[in-house]
Formats: sequence, C-alpha cells, structure tokens
Amino acid sequence: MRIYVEGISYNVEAEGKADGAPVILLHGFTGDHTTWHYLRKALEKSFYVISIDLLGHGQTDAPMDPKRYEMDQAAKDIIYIMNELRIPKAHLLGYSMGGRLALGIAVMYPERLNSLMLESTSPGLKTESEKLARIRNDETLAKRILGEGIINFVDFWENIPLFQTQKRLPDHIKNEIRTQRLQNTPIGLANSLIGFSTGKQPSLWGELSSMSIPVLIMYGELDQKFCTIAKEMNELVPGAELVKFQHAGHAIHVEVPEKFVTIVMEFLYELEHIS
Ligand SMILES: C=C(O[C@H]1C=C[C@H](C(=O)CCC(=O)O)[C@@H](C(=O)O)[C@@H]1O)C(=O)O
Repeated sequence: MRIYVEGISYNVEAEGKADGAPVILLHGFTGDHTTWHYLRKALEKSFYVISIDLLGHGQTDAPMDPKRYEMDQAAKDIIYIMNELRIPKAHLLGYSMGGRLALGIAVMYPERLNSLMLESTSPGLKTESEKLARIRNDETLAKRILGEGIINFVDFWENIPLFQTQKRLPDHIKNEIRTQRLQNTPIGLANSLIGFSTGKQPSLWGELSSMSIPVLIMYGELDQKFCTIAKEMNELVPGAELVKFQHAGHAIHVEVPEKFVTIVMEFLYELEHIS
C-alpha cells in the first residue's frame, strides 16, 4: 500500500494477523522491504507485520532535499505511518541503517514501542571529529553514486569488507541481493547517505542508559566492528538481551535466516506470552 507523509509516497507492506501484535521491520542502506521476506513469512502467523521501504529506497519516494532524510524527519514519518495504520504501539526491528533509525525512534518516541530489536547497528559516533570524517566519507560516496551510476556503485558496495562473508552465500541469494540493490535510484541512495549519514545523526550513546523498553541486540560473530558496538551498547542499555550469531557477518537475517527467525520469534513470543 502507499501512505503519503507530507506529500512523500511511502511503500508499506502490511501482512499477517490483523489482530496480532504489530511488528515493524526497517531495512538497511541499499535495501528494501523484500529483505525481510523470510522473517515476514514466519511472523505473519502470529503478528501483524509492517515492512516499510525507507526514504530514497525501494518503491518509496526519493526527496531531492537531503535534509528530508535526517533522523528526526525519518522517525516522524514512521510514527505518522503507525498513526495511519492505527497502531498505537509496536515491536520495532531495524537492520544496520534501519537499526539506527529504530534506535532513534525508541529514544524520541519510547511510548510508541513495545520493544526494540537491533541487528548489526550503531547509536552513532561519539566525537565531532569522527562525525565530520564520516560525513565527508559519505558525501564522497554520494558523489560517486551520482557520478558513476547505480551499477558501478553496487559493484563497489557489495565488495566492501563488511560484506565479505556474503561471498559464500548461494549464487541465487547473492543475485537476489544485487538485483534488489540495483532497483534503487542514485539520488535516493546519495541523499540517504548525505542526510542520514552515520556522521550526521545525533549520537545516541548518551541515551542508552535511560531506555526502559525490552531491547534485543544482535550481531554476527564475524562482524568485528559491529560486534564491538553491540557489546558496548549492551553494557549501557538496562536489561538488554545480547545475542551473538555464529558463522554470520553483518547481514545476519540474510546469512543465517533460520537462526535469526528463531531468535526474533523467541524474543517476541516471550514478550507477547505466546507459547
Ligand atoms: C560501511 C560502513 O557503514 C555502512 C554499512 C552498513 C550500513 C547499512 O545499512 C548497510 C546495509 C547493507 O548494505 O546491507 C550503512 C548505514 O548504517 O547507513 C553504513 O553506511 C561502516 O563501516 O560503518
């Protein structure tokens, strides 16, 4: 379905048990809602599953102004979509960039969430120098996308060290990921990098200790960078559950989908008292 937020058309997939507890799924950079197809099929039996194409991704509009992609605006959009769907509170799962947004929503609108599930993500950067360096890096990447086009960018992106573990995936899965990435637009990805750069968002490190909803923090044992971030977040978030996925890198839900589904379902079943 299409939901219009301040003139921007969002592509929103809503499936499953209409009277089930709502679960909202937020994909990562270069992704779209289809990345959740395996998890959605499992969740739909018991939950009302909402997967959203984020700004500049998939079949959602790509505003020309990078500022429109900034965290506060993007978070407000998700709340607007929840309101349009008459969802007062939801479980929220975010992967990577989607996890940064999910964490931002949890900090800005805690009353709207029943729980928060974070996959391979970060609360942002701690120092101004790190932020400035990352903004410059992401702006350079954005220029590369606009200059060289989506095919060259995806060729580059799928070969960064962070996704090295995906090389061993079956060809049909790798092709699925590549095809989906190629369906994005240069302007959508570029403006997402500029407006919602990890360096642009506010650091949420100082907010973690005041979180009061159930939080599941997930990381792949082969994803060294985000393993360190996950463990540090776990130290700060009261009562957080930390789960390491063996034999997995950054995109856990793609690399070990069965285990990922099991962990997410167990977390939600316990909170919703579903046996
Ligand atoms: C390369 C780094 O950061 C990028 C990597 C992960 C994030 C993401 O959403 C990737 C999803 C995917 O392609 O499967 C992305 C983001 O959070 O926006 C980061 O730009 C890094 O080393 O931090």
